Amino acid sequence: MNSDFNDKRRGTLVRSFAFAIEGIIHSLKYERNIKIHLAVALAVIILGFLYRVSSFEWLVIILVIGGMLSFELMNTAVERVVDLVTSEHHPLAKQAKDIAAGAVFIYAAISVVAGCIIFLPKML
Ligand SMILES: Nc1ncnc2c1ncn2[C@@H]1O[C@H](COP(=O)(O)OP(=O)(O)OP(=O)(O)O)[C@@H](O)[C@H]1O
Repeated sequence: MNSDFNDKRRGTLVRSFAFAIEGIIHSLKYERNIKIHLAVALAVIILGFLYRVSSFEWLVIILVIGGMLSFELMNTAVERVVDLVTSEHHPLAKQAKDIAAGAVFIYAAISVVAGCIIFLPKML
């Protein structure tokens, strides 16, 4: 009985992961911005190896890349929900999309600053 319950829970957990991966794959297929973020992330990782960044710097790079991709996915989710709710031009729809885009923009700006702090001294 207990193992039945555990199997069920494990099933739903695996399904949740599968749905999450489905969402990531969908965004990768249809969202230009996430492809750009991924390309930049790849370039930063290559630079990290080239400049032999420290463990702490890798930690910052990983957090920044993960955060950036997560923000972009949340932004896409907000866009989808807004488009689902209305196809009409509505000030609240604009606010929701623009605020979500603002969140991405802030994190992107912080990522650039973090990248400069890590890489500029090594490059100059
Ligand atoms: N239903 C709507 N009502 C009012 N404004 C909207 C609506 N849909 C989009 N907008 C606004 O129109 C502009 C362009 O939105 P759009 O949905 O094309 O996304 P975007 O900003 O080009 O982002 P992305 O390139 O990531 O898709 C944004 O300012 C957005 O807030």
